Amino acid sequence: MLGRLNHVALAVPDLAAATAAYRDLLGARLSAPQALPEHGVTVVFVDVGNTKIELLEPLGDASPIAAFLEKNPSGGMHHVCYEVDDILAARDHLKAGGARVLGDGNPKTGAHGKPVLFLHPKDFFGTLVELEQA
Ligand SMILES: CC[C@@H](C(=O)O)C(=O)SCCNC(=O)CCNC(=O)[C@H](O)C(C)(C)COP(=O)(O)OP(=O)(O)OC[C@H]1O[C@@H](n2cnc3c(N)ncnc32)[C@H](O)[C@@H]1OP(=O)(O)O
Ligand SMILES: [Co+2]
Repeated sequence: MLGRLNHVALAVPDLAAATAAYRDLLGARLSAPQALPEHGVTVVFVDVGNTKIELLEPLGDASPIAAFLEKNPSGGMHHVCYEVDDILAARDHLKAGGARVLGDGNPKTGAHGKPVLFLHPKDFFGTLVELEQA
């Protein structure tokens, strides 16, 4: 079921500062900022060749990353995203196995225009997991 690592996401308090550090200090190639109100975040992707780093800044009053940044004010690793061939089959398999699928259980369209779902971090050893349709 589990496919490639699509991205590792970092929640950051200041996207402009994080973007500048990745571009100017690390010499990274970055996407343009993309505001995703449905997800409550603004995102920049860093291309590191074998995968991507997703820099996330809260957007709006009900951002799902707001509480995480309150606990980790300097930012930190927020989630890992794995690709799956069939996200609905993966969801049903995970639910049958007792994993908690977040939200209403229906995939949303993610930053790459593909369906995504999130799995509760307490069910995966303290790491929030995102699944993206390959
Ligand atoms: C850009 C679009 C898309 C893409 O295509 O890539 C994205 O990546 S969007 C990214 C942002 N969206 C999401 O994160 C959606 C899913 N997240 C959620 O539903 C919530 O954030 C959450 C995971 C349910 C957490 O909710 P929250 O209200 O912040 O906290 P809780 O009090 O409910 O947390 C319970 C428990 O879990 C710990 N926790 C919270 N977040 C994380 C995390 N990212 N990694 C590890 N652990 C996390 C939290 O600390 C609590 O633990 P205790 O304190 O021990 O109870
Ligand atoms: Co993500």
